[in-house]
Amino acid sequence: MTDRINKSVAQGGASPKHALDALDALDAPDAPAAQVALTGDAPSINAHFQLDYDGFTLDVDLALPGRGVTALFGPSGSGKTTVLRCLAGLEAPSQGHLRVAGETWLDTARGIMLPTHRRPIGYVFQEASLFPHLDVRTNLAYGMKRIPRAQRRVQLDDAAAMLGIGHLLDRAPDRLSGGERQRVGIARALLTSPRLLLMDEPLAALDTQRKQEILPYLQRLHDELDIPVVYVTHSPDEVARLADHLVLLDEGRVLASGPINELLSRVDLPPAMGDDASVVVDGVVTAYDPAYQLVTVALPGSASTFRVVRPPMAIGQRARLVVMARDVSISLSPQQDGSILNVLKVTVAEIASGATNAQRLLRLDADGTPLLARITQYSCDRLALAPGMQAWAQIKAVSLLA
Ligand SMILES: Nc1ncnc2c1ncn2[C@@H]1O[C@H](COP(=O)(O)OP(=O)(O)OP(=O)(O)O)[C@@H](O)[C@H]1O
Repeated sequence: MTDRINKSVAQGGASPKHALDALDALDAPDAPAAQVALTGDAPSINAHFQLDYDGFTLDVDLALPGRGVTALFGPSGSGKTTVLRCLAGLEAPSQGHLRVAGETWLDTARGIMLPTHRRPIGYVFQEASLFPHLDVRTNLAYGMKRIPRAQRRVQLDDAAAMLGIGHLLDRAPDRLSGGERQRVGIARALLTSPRLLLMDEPLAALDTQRKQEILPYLQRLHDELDIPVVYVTHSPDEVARLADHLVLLDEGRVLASGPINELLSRVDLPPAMGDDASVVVDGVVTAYDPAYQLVTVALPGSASTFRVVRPPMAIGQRARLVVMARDVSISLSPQQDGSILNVLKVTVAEIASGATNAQRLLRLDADGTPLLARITQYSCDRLALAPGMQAWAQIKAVSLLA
């Protein structure tokens, strides 16, 4: 039994929900993880999974970038975890294929199904299941053991430093907070030198404060590691902070898939309907005014800039801005005498119904950067807004995530 648990841990732990079948799937002779040739180009992930449960059918085609974070987002029961389990080899689709970085992990037509323990993946669940009788260092070392030394891409000290757990290495797991345990679980998954990191709601079991503590570490992984991550979440905040690519799932199907800024700004998709509808804009810091603590962020390929009050940031640093639809108002002339810092010239690209009859949702084009504005239907009619019109977007608040 211990051996079976060891193998589960080598994959990054197991949630209570799926612990038993994960253990069964991992119960196979020790074998090195499959070798995947790394090329200079970002490898991509191509998949088709078809699978039937009683009352639920998963039928998805996925073409995911081999770099950055892909968020799987959708309502409860839409199939997010099932997709992750298919990627891990913990579910056997009746039909499908999976190619990761040019390597075939699944091809039902050819009878190929690489077992989980031979897939070079790290799996992070909602709660890390650490060995209670081993200290953090030994728990971490377990993840590394199955990887031959020459193939280790991540070293224990580096993973510990990246997750901020260097000072906890001699601690027993029962003396860690929930957030610390989860950081250990993530470090352990990294130490298997995965070619693909699968994270199933890794922050869901943490309270808001712990989530805020751990998010910067996940952003750091995103910035510093060249391992593609498929990340399941219900949280729009986590999507906005971490995701580069978004897959929207609904009832076992892919509703839409694409770069996050494209998908979040589509007025026909569910994220734009919610109260927290927002867009993300990736820019670069071009100036810092210490007298007013004002950071200027330029948008790529555009003359538009945003200004945000922030502690100092380095010129040239990448910065992600989040602009909520409810914080954007519209005027037909540039307001020079207001207090709002960010007033951008825009074209009204599309007008859609809002969440209620009294609201309208506008997609705006700010010199190539899409924005959303939620305004009242009354204002929309009073200004006689129509697609193609020029206007000014007044942006009351901008969050800068960097
Ligand atoms: N082993 C199983 N046998 C039968 N049905 C299952 C099994 N696992 C999942 N399902 C069903 O498949 C559907 C998709 O489940 P899944 O866990 O993938 O959804 P999800 O989007 O991850 O949901 P949540 O956000 O609530 O975790 C659900 O209807 C679920 O009840």
